[in-house]
This record gives sequence, C-alpha cells and structure tokens, in this order.
Amino acid sequence: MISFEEIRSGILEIPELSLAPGITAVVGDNGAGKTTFLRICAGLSLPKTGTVSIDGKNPRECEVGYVSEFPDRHMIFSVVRDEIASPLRFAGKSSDEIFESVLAVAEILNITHLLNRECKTLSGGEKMLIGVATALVAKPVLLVMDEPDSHLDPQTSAELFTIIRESDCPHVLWSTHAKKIIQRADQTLELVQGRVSEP
Ligand SMILES: Nc1ncnc2c1ncn2[C@@H]1O[C@H](COP(=O)(O)OP(=O)(O)OP(=O)(O)O)[C@@H](O)[C@H]1O
Repeated sequence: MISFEEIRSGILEIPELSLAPGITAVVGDNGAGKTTFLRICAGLSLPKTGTVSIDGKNPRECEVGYVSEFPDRHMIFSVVRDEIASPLRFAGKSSDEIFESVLAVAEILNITHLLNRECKTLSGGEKMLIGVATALVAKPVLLVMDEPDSHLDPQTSAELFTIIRESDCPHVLWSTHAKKIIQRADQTLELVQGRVSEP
C-alpha cells in the first residue's frame, strides 16, 4: 500500500489516500500536478507538509525506480550498458551480478542490441526504454514512470505495459494520457488542479 497523509506541496493537496499495489495510471490535464505527485512518491522531492509511505516505509528507505519524462536529461554514462548498470554499481554489487542483471533486464525489454551503443545516439523511444531498464534493474519496490508512452509508438507502449505487468514490481505509478494504458491499469488516480478527483 502507498499511503498519503495531509500532503501539501505546490499545487498538490491530498488530505488522505491509500493506493493498493498494482499498476496505477496517474492521469490529469497539463499542469494538474502529476509530476509533482510522482516526485514526492519516489522521494525525489519532500512535501511541504505531510507524509508518504510505501508499505509503511519512507520512500527514501525503499528501492525506487524513476523514469522521467525526459530520461536523456538524467543519463550519466556514455554507453548504454554502463547507464543501465549504474544503480547496481552505486549499490556496490559485484561485477558478475551487475553483468547478469543488466543482460537479464535488457533481454526482457528487447534492447540487447543497444547495450554497446552510445546513449546520445539513441532515438527518443530507445532512450525511454533504457530509462525503464535502468529503473527496473535493481528490482524496485516502486516503479515510477512519467509519461513514458509520449515517446513510444502504440505497439511498443503496449509491449512495455505487458513487461511491467509481468515484472514482480509490487507498485507501479504510470503517468499517461494513453487510453489503452488507462484501460489496462489496475486503478486510475486522476488529479484535477492538484487534488484527487473522486470517481
Ligand atoms: N518548482 C516549481 N515552482 C513553481 N511552480 C511549479 C514548480 N514545479 C511545478 N510547478 C507548477 O505546478 C503545477 C503542476 O506541475 P506538474 O509538472 O506537477 O504538472 P503535470 O500534471 O505533470 O503537467 P504536464 O502534464 O504538463 O507535464 C504547474 O502549474 C507547474 O507550473
């Protein structure tokens, strides 16, 4: 469960909310507060007031994978395989474990042919998939994706949904405007001017 209590941060105002595990489609118009919400859930930003917890823990105590709307802005390594490996390398994992985990996630996402490419040479959609691989490689308890489908064609987006569904990530927040993703999600959270809209 992801729980929110008395959250206020910029436009965002969430007195109380509990999100069950599964894939949650986070929807709302431009400027509704989706990115603000996602960043707080991931522990990237702290709310001005209130608390968020993931299965009872502060997000900063949890393994969280975050895919930003513009993943290339956050890439730090030149070569794809090093970029995907980065969370494991920073966590001090062994070279063997890193090698195997990077290969496994690349196979799942169908991007093994990109592993030796320079990140800057990738297309927008390929960069998004590398961002997803980097977020998934450390087996997060929460995967947050900010409009990944805005860079993906409908088929790749649908395939990504299936891959995420089959991953064992317990909590997924997927910000999207795509109707097909919303239909396949376990639940939808709609934000209207920073507040949760009741269905
Ligand atoms: N650091 C900031 N300082 C001031 N205003 C901000 C800041 N970050 C976001 N905002 C404002 O808060 C509102 C919500 O922004 P946010 O990026 O969370 O919306 P969004 O739903 O993700 O929008 P979009 O779909 O356009 O990406 C917007 O009006 C935005 O201008």
